[in-house]
Amino acid sequence: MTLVSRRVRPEQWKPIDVDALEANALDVVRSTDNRSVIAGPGAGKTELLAQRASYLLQCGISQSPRRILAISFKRDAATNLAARVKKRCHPDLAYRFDSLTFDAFAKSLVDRFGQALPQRWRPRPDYKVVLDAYDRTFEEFLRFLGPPPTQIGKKADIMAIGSKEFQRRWLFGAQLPEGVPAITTPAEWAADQFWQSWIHGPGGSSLTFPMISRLAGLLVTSNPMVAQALRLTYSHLFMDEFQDTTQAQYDLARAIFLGSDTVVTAVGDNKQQIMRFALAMDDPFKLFETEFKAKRTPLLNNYRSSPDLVRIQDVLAKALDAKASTPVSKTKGTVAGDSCAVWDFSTPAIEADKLAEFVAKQMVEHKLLPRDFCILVRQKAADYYKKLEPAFAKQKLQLRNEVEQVGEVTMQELLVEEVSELVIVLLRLFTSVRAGRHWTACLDRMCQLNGLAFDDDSGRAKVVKSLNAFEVQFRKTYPTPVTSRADAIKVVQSLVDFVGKPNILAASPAYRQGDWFDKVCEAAALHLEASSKSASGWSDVLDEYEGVHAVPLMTVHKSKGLEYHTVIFVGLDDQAWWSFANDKIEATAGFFVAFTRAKQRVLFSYCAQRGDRTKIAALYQLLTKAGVKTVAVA
Ligand SMILES: Nc1ncnc2c1ncn2[C@@H]1O[C@H](COP(=O)(O)OP(=O)(O)OP(=O)(O)O)[C@@H](O)[C@H]1O
Repeated sequence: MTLVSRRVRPEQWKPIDVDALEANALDVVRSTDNRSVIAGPGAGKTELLAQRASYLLQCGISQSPRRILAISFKRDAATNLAARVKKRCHPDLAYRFDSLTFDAFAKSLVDRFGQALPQRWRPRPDYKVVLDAYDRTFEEFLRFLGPPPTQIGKKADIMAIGSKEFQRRWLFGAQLPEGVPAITTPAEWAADQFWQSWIHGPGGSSLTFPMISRLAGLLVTSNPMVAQALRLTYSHLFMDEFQDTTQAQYDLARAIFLGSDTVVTAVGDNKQQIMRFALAMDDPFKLFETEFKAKRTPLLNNYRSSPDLVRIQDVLAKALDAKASTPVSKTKGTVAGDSCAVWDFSTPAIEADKLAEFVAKQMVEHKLLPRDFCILVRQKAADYYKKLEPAFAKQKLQLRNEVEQVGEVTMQELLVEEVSELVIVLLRLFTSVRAGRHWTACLDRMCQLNGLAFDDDSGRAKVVKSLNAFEVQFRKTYPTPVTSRADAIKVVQSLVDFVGKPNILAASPAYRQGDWFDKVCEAAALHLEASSKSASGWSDVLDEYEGVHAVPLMTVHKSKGLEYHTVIFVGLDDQAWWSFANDKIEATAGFFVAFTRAKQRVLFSYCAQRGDRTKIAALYQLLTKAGVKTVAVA
């Protein structure tokens, strides 16, 4: 594809890389007002944002120096969206597309302007980000908190506050005031104690991402210049997976953009709301449509799944929303036999063997690759991995737990981190015999990191020279893969030094504060060491690092936004879905997300030894209603 930097006239603009967009999608792409797009799985919501970015940039509707801000919920979704825009737009245009997660956006504001917060809300610049603050953390805080002043209440009042309610309503439910908050109830008092002890703790400031969102909101409302600067910077705002927006995130977006000329497009699917446990709002679309006067535009197609899968999805969708429209599949079914079934097994060992055998056979029959499959589980991925991995190995297939921790980062997170991507792209260049395509990728990346304009020929020539010189050196020092952790650390360090840490920090705001950069470098080195263990050459190491030849195993939550030819959900039982009764809607939405990742086939596997299926009978009833059969396999 040739990338054109010249301006395209709006009436001449055509969707790129897809044959066509449905009429409503095209309408949103060209829209000049705020829009909400609520559409089912595979409707092309993310694709629509990528097309809209191309349209706005190529037609000069988002005019330089203004930019487009795209906010996603997952790091890989943000990276994926940016990659689609980069692939389709000339670099002169694509650099004006900022795609990041909500957390990263809020954090970048706190990092840049946090010292302008009022003293009682001002974290220390070296604040620590706490990623593992769960319900228990808040429960314990309340338990160990002393009694409130007598005029406010008693310790028993504090103990009566539930952890979820404490977070959702009292800690993060409303914007922070500039001064001292009005404290008349025990819950308000406890919330203030929490904020103050975490911001001004004896060991420094500790912040969770919900806290960072609220602090970002406060700094925007207390410093109108910050909001003004952001409004001027961004001509357009996109919000993907909008159904999972928390109140704090919504309030931040509203504080910055409501009433401005920034045009906002929010896309999502209420039926895929699986982040209620992480404080997602009840119905963010409704509020957005009212406050931003956004027009709702539905999408009617499904570009991902076969007609048969879309028919079953429709039954599940209607259980979540009786008014959900029935989408039209735009994909052909390619598998013979049932595209969905529940497979019953007598033991987990037999189950593992049969599933691995099935994957191996399907790969041959349909000419599929390991990454066309995905093994999904509800939780405890490591336990399932342990049981399934030997069976896959027997079939000469590699299974990989994508949610495994590598140091302090999960594998899935690591692979989309800037440092890790740089390590891979550079190592591919420095260790391949024919490195043509890696060469262009490296050169573009290096020029971008050095802040060079696309037409800066002398700057590019210098980068070429330094790449060549470093490559010679690298090949001499590391003709074969690393054999120790010390070497893996040295390799990562030398690549970071070559690119220049300041360049990396400048391109990735998340690395500028705290120790995230060090943690990612450490994880990259650990993963490089592990990937080198059984590899015979650098190419194998890098394939192993990226999991090119591995069947991924992950949890439903981590599968959001992804798609596979075949999805095998292991463990459709009460034990895996132990919390089903607590929140049936969220659990059914999780089930829906898992189901809708598949393009052609979904298998559910059940083994009575692992648990009953009475508490989740409702899920089985839905499958039965959709005509899905249960088969006793072995
Ligand atoms: N107009 C189109 N023509 C052909 N393919 C398309 C079109 N729009 C999207 N697709 C493809 O359909 C698949 C689903 O698209 P996308 O991921 O954008 O859907 P989504 O609505 O964001 O899905 P989900 O909510 O399930 O994550 C992708 O493979 C995408 O490339």
